Amino acid sequence: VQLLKDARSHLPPGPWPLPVIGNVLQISRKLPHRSMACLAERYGPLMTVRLGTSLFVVASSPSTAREILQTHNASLSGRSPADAWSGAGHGANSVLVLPPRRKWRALRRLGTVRLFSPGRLEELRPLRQQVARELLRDVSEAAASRSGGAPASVQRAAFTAMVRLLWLAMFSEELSEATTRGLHDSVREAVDLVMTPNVSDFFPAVAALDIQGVRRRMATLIKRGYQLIDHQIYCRRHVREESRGGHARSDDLLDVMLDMSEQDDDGGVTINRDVIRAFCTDLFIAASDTTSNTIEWALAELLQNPETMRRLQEDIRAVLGSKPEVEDSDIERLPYLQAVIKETLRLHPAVPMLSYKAEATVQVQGYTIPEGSNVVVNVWAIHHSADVWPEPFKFMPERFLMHKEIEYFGRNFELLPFGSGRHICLGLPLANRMLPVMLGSLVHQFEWKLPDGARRSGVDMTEVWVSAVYGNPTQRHCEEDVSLASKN
Ligand code: HEM
Repeated sequence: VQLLKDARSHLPPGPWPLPVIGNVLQISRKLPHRSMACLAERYGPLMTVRLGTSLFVVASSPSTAREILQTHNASLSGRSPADAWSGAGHGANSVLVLPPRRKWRALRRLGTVRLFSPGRLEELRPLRQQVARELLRDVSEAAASRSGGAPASVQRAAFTAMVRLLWLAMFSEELSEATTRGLHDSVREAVDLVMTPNVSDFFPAVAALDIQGVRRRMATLIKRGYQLIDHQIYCRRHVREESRGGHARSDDLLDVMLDMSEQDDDGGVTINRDVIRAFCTDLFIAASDTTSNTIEWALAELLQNPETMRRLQEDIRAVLGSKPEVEDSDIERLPYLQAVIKETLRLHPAVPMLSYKAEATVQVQGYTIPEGSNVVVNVWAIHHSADVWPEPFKFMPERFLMHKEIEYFGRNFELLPFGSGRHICLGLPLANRMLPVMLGSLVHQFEWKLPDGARRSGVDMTEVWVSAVYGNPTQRHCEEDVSLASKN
């Protein structure tokens, strides 16, 4: 491979085929983003990796990411979803994996206008503050149960807050504790299934056999989610029929989608029950684990960097005074909190690799990306590159005070926790508010410390790819994954 690259300088100008590294199946084991980053150090920021019979073009630098997510985005934003997504036929209606055509556009528009537009987010402000208060109340009750602090699973608490918020925004209903618990376990398992290295993805010819049973297990989980949403659809339809159009509308996402299903006028895309339940399921999957894991990583970093924690708490106290929780209007006045969040997303991107499909053959930096190949942007590699970030493995929020201009809205290709281009995170406007509100409030309200065991032996900060359910013993379970909270 190296010879092929060196030889390029003696040959007429490209395009040349990309260097190909063959049969690297072990890449798909434990931490593929780290394995791919190591390979990129050797083979360059644009390389081809063959896994089974599938070809993956991997970009690992800001400039190659820009080529894929901006310059050639129109041709390189197809989707090639993991086989797991086809469980229960979910992929056919899923905004997370649909190719960027009519149905995908209609669903994105629906989310953008009805949930995440500035106006709608403003309307949802009281709900957001309500769930932030409930988050603090839950941790507070746990903290009060034992003197000297009680264990709190930050991930679970933040997860609960996010699903409560979405449930309220979609169905105008409070979520029961049992349903929250069920959703937590189902979403985590679904994410694991999508991440599980699956023979069906590397050898599509045998996908129908579902050798590892991944699709079958995913189908069970998806159907469980659909049942919950079907119940909401059924009850709301009943109310609407009873009142013959005169019912007091909630004007939540469900009302809007049911209106659309009756009018059938969204660019010829039919919004039916299948679409409604797939869209709601996707939002739960995409929103809850990403946000709660980010909060957990942030706290884990802060607990190991007491000076940063102290500065953050002082900053927040100076702005909030005795006010219990961070509100939207405070965020602008809390640059250090914003820097802590950016640094957390840089070190621990919730989605370490972005994945697309080439819908046409394109030339990138003298290389050819063939139509049909899988295209990956290794966000983790970019975020940990010494060419881009000084001391890339160190938690240093101050770097974002020095470089305030670096944002995560998809324009700075060195920081891509929410992606960029057509598929940029749909929920980014919401996450951008909820992360500072939740993290800032937790840090302001409580004194945090590590449990004794963790303090003595240190915290293993290595991320895991899939959970222990699938045989990886390094998974940190929620129950172990606790920090001690006591009221400030
Ligand atoms: C810390 C929080 C979050 C992070 C780090 C995050 C990150 C991402 C990333 C990296 C993508 C993929 C972009 C791509 O493929 O190019 C994505 C897509 C998506 N996210 Fe988020 N996300 C977060 C929160 C949310 C929330 C709160 C919601 C909704 C309530 C959401 C909904 C979505 C949806 C629907 C997509 C699919 C977009 C598409 O394919 O067109 N995300 N997110």
